[in-house]
Parts: sequence; C-alpha cells; structure tokens
Amino acid sequence: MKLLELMAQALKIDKGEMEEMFEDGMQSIRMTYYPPCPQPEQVVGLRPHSDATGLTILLQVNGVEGLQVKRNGVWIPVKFLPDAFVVNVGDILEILSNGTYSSAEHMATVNSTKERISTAMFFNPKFSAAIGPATSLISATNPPLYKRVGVEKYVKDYFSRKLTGKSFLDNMKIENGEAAST
Ligand SMILES: O=C(O)CCC(=O)C(=O)O
Ligand SMILES: [Fe+2]
Repeated sequence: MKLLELMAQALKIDKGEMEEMFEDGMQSIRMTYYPPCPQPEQVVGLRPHSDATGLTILLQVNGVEGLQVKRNGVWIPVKFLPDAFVVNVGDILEILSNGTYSSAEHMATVNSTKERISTAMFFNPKFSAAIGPATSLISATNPPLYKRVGVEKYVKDYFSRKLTGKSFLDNMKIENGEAAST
C-alpha cells in the first residue's frame, strides 16, 4: 500500500482515491517452476504478456535469470540482483494513471541446464471497486483514455480472452469518439 501511495503522490492522484481502490484489495500469488530445457531457444517459459494487476512484486527465487522486459520494441534481459524484488507496473495502474505509467510487457525464457523458480505477488483493487482513469486526474485537457468497468467484469473479461502481449489493455482503450462511460 505504501508503494501505491507514493505512486499516487508522484502521479498527482488523490491519495484517498488510491486507498479506496486498493485497501483490503485482492492479493494473489503465482509460483512458477521452469524446468531446464536442452533446447531453450525452441521453447517459451512464459509468453509475452503484461500483468492485468495494479502492481506485481516478483522474486526470482533461486537467482537464475530468465525474465525479459520489452522496451521500445526490444526485449531486454533483467539482471538478477540478490535480495531485490522486481516491481512491475500492471495494466490497472496504466489505466488508473490514464497512460502516464505504461504496464510492463514481459516474458520468461528457460535455461539449458538450470531450473528456475519465480514467485509473483499480484496486488489488485477490491472486488467492489471500479477500474478506470483516476477521477482526480481527469480534466478537459486530460480526457480519459480508458474505459471504466467494475473489477468483477474486468476479471471475467480478462480470463475469457486469449492473451497476447498487451492485447487485453488495448480492449480497455477508448476509441476516438466513443463515450467514456461504456
Ligand atoms: O517468471 C518470471 O520471471 C515472470 C513471471 C510472471 O511474469 C508472472 O507470473 O506473471
Ligand atoms: Fe507476469
């Protein structure tokens, strides 16, 4: 919550609005085991995606590298730092910040000799909240770029789609001329 509050401060989002969304929010965890593969270039560990979350805190448990982040269209391997977490901005934070923050597109590769274990902790708004650009940010000069939907619908829609890169987030974008409240 502290991290989210500091982000609200940096983004000039009303602190109360951030608290209202994320306090008593949903948290989940995914542990992934990537076995070694003799031909790592032939397989994908975890295919390219952005997390649909607010924030993801990732621990690369056994120090084996494999995480890659897409930046300006190029895949960049993330260096392993002992005793450090990787913090990923998720789609919900991109929406909330009305695009000021961009959710991180990432993937995981496998290693030819070493197994790899990662633990991702996902921080999400509470089920009764709505996901949309922060109302404290929206003005005539900063119109909403994303739709507003209830968390329940957001989660249902997310799990009913095939995930490729950031395609789910594209679905949340307001097309030119489309009403902001849909
Ligand atoms: O294993 C990793 O480093 C990435 C895991 C991940 O992106 C996820 O669980 O969403
Ligand atoms: Fe992820």
